[in-house]
Amino acid sequence: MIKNDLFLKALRGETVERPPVWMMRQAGRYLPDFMKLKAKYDFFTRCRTSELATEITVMPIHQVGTDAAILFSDILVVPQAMNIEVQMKPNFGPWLPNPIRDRKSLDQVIVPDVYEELGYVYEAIKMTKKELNDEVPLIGFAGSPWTIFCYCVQGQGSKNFDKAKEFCFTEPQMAHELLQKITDTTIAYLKGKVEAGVDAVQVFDSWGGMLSPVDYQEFSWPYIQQIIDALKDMIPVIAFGKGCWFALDVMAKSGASALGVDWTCSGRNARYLSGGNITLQGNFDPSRLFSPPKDIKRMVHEMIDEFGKDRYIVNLGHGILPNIPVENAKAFVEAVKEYK
Ligand SMILES: Cc1c2[nH]c(c1CCC(=O)O)Cc1[nH]c(c(CCC(=O)O)c1C)Cc1[nH]c(c(CCC(=O)O)c1C)Cc1[nH]c(c(C)c1CCC(=O)O)C2
Repeated sequence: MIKNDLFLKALRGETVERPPVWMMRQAGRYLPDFMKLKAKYDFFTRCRTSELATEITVMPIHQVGTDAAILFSDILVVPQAMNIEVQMKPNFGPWLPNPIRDRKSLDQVIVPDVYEELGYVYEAIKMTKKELNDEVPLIGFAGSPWTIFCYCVQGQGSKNFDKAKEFCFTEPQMAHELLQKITDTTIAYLKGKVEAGVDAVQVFDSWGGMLSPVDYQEFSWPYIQQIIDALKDMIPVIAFGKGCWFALDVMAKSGASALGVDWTCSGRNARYLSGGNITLQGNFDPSRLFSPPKDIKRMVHEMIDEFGKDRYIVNLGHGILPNIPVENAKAFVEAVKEYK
């Protein structure tokens, strides 16, 4: 049994003495000890070496005190396993030299044997679970099919993912074929993570908000729903959609245990749109961690007051930024622990 089970209680909707707290992208980025490992090993080496992934995963538990760990890895290991080349270029980000934009490249995309291609992730989970020693739960994750599709078609990060959207609107059948391959792989991948020992999974739809509410229901949501359907009886599922407040009503009926929201939607509005019963997670503006610690603490208490302490998981509205002072990240977590 897990000693600190606040996070799991909140996912089950149980009453808690205070809400749990973790931060998206808490493993890595802003921690000085992570920077040392980053200087020594390239990105996919850090992902593929169980010892390194484990060390990075547990860092924020010991150094910042979050109530849950999230495995150090990346959403882009999935397309990599699907026979799509993915590089991580320093100071640039993801780079996919052969983006999927026609029938020929689409036919080369495979639905892999996840145990063969992604076994290193499962090894890292097993090692991390041992290292965590049941202190806090471990979260596994995947990108949403739409968010993975964005990188596969665009070939790199983007402000608007225009090429990904162009492919959807000019070649909808091929787009859906690719989305389905990603979905099938992701379901198998996450089932493997559950078998390896994660305690919850989060689907990151980081670029769902690039779509109009109508297009979201065609190109993103149905695939997330397939993932939830396949996993919800095995493990709690958190669906995070950045900029997807417009879909909270549909998401609340999906069987997900919790919904992640970003800072552009107030806690009050998120409660209203999601019907008031489902656990919500979020939504501190990551840039607000630049504020002095005393302001962070006040704003965190106001945020908890607005969401309510139950059925709530304190988090940021998106990933922590790389240049946040560790002291400020600590203040964020401490504020939650001090909440009365
Ligand atoms: C869109 C997305 C990606 N990756 C991820 C998302 C969804 C969440 C979000 O929207 O932030 C998710 C992710 N990526 C990473 C994690 C591990 C856990 C954690 O950091 O808490 C998680 C959960 C490590 C990483 N993934 C990446 C790094 C930085 C590269 C490095 O360390 O060398 C890390 C620690 C690289 C990456 N990976 C990705 C980008 C755009 C980049 C470059 C920009 C950046 O630095 O974040 C794709």
